[in-house]
Amino acid sequence: MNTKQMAAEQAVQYVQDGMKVGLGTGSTAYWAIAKLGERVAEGLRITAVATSVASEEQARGLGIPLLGFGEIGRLDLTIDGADELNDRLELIKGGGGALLREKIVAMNSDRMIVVADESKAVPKLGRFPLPVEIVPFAWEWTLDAIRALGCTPELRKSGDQLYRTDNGNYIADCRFGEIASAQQLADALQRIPGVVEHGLFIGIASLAIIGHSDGRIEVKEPAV
Ligand SMILES: O=C(CO)[C@H](O)[C@H](O)COP(=O)(O)O
Repeated sequence: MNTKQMAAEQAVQYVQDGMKVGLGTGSTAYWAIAKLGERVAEGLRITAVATSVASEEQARGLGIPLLGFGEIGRLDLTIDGADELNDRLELIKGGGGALLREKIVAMNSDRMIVVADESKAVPKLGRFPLPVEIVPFAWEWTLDAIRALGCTPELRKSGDQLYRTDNGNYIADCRFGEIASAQQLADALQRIPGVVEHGLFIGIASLAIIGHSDGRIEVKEPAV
């Protein structure tokens, strides 16, 4: 079993009968959805919403009951991956392009568990370029405004084309280097018209489950 799978399967143990569950996106969340599918096949009764078309298709294929947002109400738990996490459980997300849906789902959940392999745990955020979802209209100006915050933004590509999120937007991958204050940067990004959402998740994850290559599974609460 790989380290992502170890972490993801451990997180699924927190899912109890009757829960409403948010399904994350990416190669770690994939394993959580796979394990949930197994448990549903064994009789676990849950309902779920997905954070991406890919996760929705995986869940549907496994027989995990999916509901609309108007039907399900507030979620009990979301399990999702991250590109980076620090000791305070501040995250960078969006490597898979699903950050907007992931943030909406996580913030409508009582609890978010982040699952990751050990490579994602860092002392300071910022080695991974911060994904920022922007509207295509006047993207050049939006990129200028992001650049003025002190990074080199690059529009994500998919082959020869500009990458489009499930919401039809662009992603700017922004190299800030070490991020001194995630909150200050989040506030500044949010003030730019044209920015739909950014990949900084602050005060959202309440538990991290990290798989280590020596076989250990680390369970971490946010440091204060
Ligand atoms: O934020 C995400 C997708 O938007 C993913 O959770 C993040 O990119 C981690 O992916 P992986 O588990 O494949 O390493």
